[in-house]
Amino acid sequence: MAGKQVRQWRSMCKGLVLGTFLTSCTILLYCLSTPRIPSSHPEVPVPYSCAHRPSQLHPKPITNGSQQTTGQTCTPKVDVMFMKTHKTASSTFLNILFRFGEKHRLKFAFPDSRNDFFYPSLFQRSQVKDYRPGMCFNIICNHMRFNAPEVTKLLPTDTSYITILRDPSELFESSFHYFGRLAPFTWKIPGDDKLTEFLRDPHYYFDPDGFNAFYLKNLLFFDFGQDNTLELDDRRVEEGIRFITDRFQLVMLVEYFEESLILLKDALCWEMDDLLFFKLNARKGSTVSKLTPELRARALEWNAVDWKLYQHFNQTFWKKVDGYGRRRMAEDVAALRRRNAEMTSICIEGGRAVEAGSIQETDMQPWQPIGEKSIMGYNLKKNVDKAHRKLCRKMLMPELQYLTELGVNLWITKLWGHVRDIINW
Ligand SMILES: Nc1ncnc2c1ncn2[C@@H]1O[C@H](COP(=O)(O)OS(=O)(=O)O)[C@@H](OP(=O)(O)O)[C@H]1O
Repeated sequence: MAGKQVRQWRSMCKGLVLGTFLTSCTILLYCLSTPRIPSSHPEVPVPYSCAHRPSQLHPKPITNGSQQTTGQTCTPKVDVMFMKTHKTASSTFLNILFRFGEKHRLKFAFPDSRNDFFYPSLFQRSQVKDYRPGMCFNIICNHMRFNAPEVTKLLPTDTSYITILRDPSELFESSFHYFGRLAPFTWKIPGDDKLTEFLRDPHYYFDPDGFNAFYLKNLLFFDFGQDNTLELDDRRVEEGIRFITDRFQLVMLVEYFEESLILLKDALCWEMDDLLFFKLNARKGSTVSKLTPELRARALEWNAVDWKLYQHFNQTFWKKVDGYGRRRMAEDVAALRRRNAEMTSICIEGGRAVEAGSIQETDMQPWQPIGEKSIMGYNLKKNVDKAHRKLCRKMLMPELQYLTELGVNLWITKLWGHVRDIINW
């Protein structure tokens, strides 16, 4: 009996030592690979646009509220800055951008060695893969902490700035599930329902200086490069919102994802087929905490700055929809849903997302949060006709695999994945 216990202890210690060693190695490599940021890059003007073959961007007729052509034309906009906020359907939108970029052979400003721009540090253009001053990029869309002066120096002046927001209570719930374990101060929260316990007394559990604390308070405001710990009446909150209003032409809303895409199509002169999507990065139902009205109110109070930000852009969103025409919007959303439903029946085995354990191809396995297998993915239908095979595959492909296909070397992300596999985390 004693011998068995000693063996158990020994194997636990071995696991711990190995885990600590591998994690330290990964963290060290992570730090070593952070690009050295030169104090100043020479200012070379960014070319107007670097669309691969602008002559191939055919003008398309503009339609009005009654779907009649107005006699005018527009040319698709290909220069896009997408501020990829966290837990906001941003991976679904990224997939749309990847396909659009491939279709027009556009140049992406990608990160190097991992799938974000060294988040949560502020974006620096030197973090862009193969960056040289004066280089020309069309699209930047990976996770970053927004830093306007650096982004502006990277992209053409008439780039369209797009982003997406989500109801902060839902976002907080999603972020708590996905990133909670990465913030050590959550480890001390007792009980099984840690979210409810945290929201019972967030000030007690939250440590503003704690590692990864930003994931659990006003994450949207933080992603935009702002201070997420401000009090609601701090003038910097208003200033931050004004700054985002001035910088971003379109602020989409997760709750009205299709409507957002139609506004995008209108603003950027894209085609309906550019908007096709399948919902990516969704959790299985059993891991989603249903927020009672009381918990929702607490989550909004805790994320009051994000709530103010969201309410502001909810208002401007509906003004844009009014400008577009409510009826016209309803018709276009219905048309997009029809096309997506067609694609679902063409591409997806069983017509729906499945849990990680039921995904057959490794290429279709999404990245999972620590200690969980909660993110769902898809199986590609076996007999997709040749005309749709490529498109289906790309529409279903998770972010990391698609990035690899687009030529991004994700060695740090992959190494971290291997370490997690070994220590079974
Ligand atoms: N089309 C569409 N409509 C509504 N909601 C959607 C859509 N696509 C993705 N999702 C939900 O977005 C959450 C994942 O967001 P992200 O892809 O931005 O996550 S990440 O930050 O890149 O990890 C994740 O939310 P949770 O399931 O609540 O975690 C997804 O379910």
